[in-house]
Amino acid sequence: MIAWEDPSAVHKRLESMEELMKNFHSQMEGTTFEKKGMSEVLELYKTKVVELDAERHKLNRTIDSLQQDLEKAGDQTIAVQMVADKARRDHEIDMDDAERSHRHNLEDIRMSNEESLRSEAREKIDTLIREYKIKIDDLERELRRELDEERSRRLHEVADLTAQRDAQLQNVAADIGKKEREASTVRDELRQVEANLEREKSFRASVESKLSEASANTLELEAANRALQARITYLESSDQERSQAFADLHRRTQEAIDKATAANDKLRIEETLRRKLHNQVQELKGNIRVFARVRPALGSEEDEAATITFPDEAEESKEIVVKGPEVKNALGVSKSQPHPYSFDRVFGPASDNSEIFEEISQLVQSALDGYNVCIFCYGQTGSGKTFTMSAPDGMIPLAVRQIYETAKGLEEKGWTYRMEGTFVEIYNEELMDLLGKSEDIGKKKHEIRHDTENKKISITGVQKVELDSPDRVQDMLKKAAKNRTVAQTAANERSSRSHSVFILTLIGENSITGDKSEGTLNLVDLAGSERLAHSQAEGQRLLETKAINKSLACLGDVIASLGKEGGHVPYRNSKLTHLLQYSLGGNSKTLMFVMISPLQAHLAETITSLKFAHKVHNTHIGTAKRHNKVAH
Ligand SMILES: Nc1ncnc2c1ncn2[C@@H]1O[C@H](COP(=O)(O)OP(=O)(O)OP(=O)(O)O)[C@@H](O)[C@H]1O
Repeated sequence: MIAWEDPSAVHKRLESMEELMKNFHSQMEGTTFEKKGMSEVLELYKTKVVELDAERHKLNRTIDSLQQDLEKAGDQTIAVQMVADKARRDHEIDMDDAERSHRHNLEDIRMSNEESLRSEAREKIDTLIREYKIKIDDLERELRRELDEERSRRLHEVADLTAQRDAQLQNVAADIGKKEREASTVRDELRQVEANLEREKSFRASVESKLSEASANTLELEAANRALQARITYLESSDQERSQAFADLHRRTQEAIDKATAANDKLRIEETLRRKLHNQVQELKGNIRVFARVRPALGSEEDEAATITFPDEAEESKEIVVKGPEVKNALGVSKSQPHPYSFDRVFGPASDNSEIFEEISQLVQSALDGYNVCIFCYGQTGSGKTFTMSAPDGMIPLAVRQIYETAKGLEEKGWTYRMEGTFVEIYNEELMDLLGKSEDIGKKKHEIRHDTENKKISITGVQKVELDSPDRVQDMLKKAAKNRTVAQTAANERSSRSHSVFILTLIGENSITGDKSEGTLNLVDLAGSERLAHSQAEGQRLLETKAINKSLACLGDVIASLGKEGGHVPYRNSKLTHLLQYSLGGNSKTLMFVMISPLQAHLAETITSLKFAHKVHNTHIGTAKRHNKVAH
């Protein structure tokens, strides 16, 4: 069954459909209009295409005609090129023909000229030969004349020179005669000095015998005095009858006392005289002395021995000759130069320490008498410095023993001595106390102080050892050796790379005369004197070697300056010379040992050491002054 819709809804739907139809119509009208416009544009484009087609046909025709023109022009170019090639070939053929005919012409001309030139040259050469022959003859004549002149001039000169040489020879002979006379005068003077020395020695011996006689007298008088005192006591306890005898004895006692006082005075004067004479003898020997000592080859040493001789060994023992290294001369022959040196004394390998001490004991006596004394050991490593200084029979123990014994002997003449020892090491320009605590080695700093008024040095913070018996010396040396070992562990082989200085201060006082004296004995074991070039040192070793060389050079400079009167003495340039300032020079006595190794391998160092020592030996140092506090 059909359901009928609401008529108002149908009406509404119809209205909307009408509306839609209207819209559709208006759209259709717009589209028709657009289509018309588009058709017009299309028509316009079609006409344009027809026009362009006509234009293209026209252009194609133009291109065809141009193509034809181009082909024609190409044909013409080829024709022209062919004509040009032919012309060039023809020209080349013409050029070849011309050149060939020119060459033929030239050949003809040269052939005709050559003959005439040759004959012309031959003539010229002949003329030149004739001219030169004339010139050569002239020159020959001239040269012969000049040669004759020169020969006669030279003959004159030779005659003159011969005359001059004869005159000079005469002068030299006269000089030699003069020098020989001077030498014999010097020899006479030397003999005189030796005679004086002998006289002084015998005088000293007589003074010493008088001294012992006087001390015996004193003892005798003292004994008599004591006997008399006992007698007085006895007499005093007796009755009046003995009073006369008592007065008598009293007088005689007084006389004995007077005699004892006179003997003591005499004793004092003679002791003063002995000291004066002893010093004069030392001065006559020179205030700086140099001894050379050659050590023996050791059992462990297998190296070749150097040739070292002692020409005057049997008499004075002052000379040493070392055979230098072999040097090839211009002819290739090897030769070696002898190097002779002379010193105050030379000790060969057979000498022992006690023999050496005999020579220096006089200087040790001078230190007791109030002088400053310095004894050095110089030489390369292993040459025997420490053996000479510090061995049980070395200079240090023997010196202290002698001082101790002499001081004991002087006690009866009123002298009492105090001995103080200081032992320091100088390593790389730093001071170490060898008698201090081991743990302080290398840590504690020490300074050198100078008392310019009393001419004394002191070192801050060092241990001083009272040497009241000879045995204390061995203890002290042991301690120093131990401390050196401690230091050595820190810097390998250090003992040979440092200087050791043993300073013995001797303070004396005379209870009879009131005299006081203060002398210093410095015993110095110098560091090895190896040369820088030979040591092949590097790093720390190089620094050490430089420091050693510098301080040894400073020592040489100080000694050289002391030899020149009045000049500046550079003590401050090294710790060693600064420390020894008051023991080197005018107011002191110096002895240097130059130690020599006997081995050929050490020859270069040996010669360097001997040269250094020889320079020192040639230095004259001024008169020594005694450090006494009371003038005589
Ligand atoms: N006169 C001598 N007689 C016997 N042996 C010696 C003599 N001189 C040195 N010697 C020995 O030679 C060796 C080297 O000597 P020493 O140590 O004294 O030399 P040095 O010059 O002090 O060396 P360094 O510079 O290294 O300290 C040591 O074994 C020592 O005992």
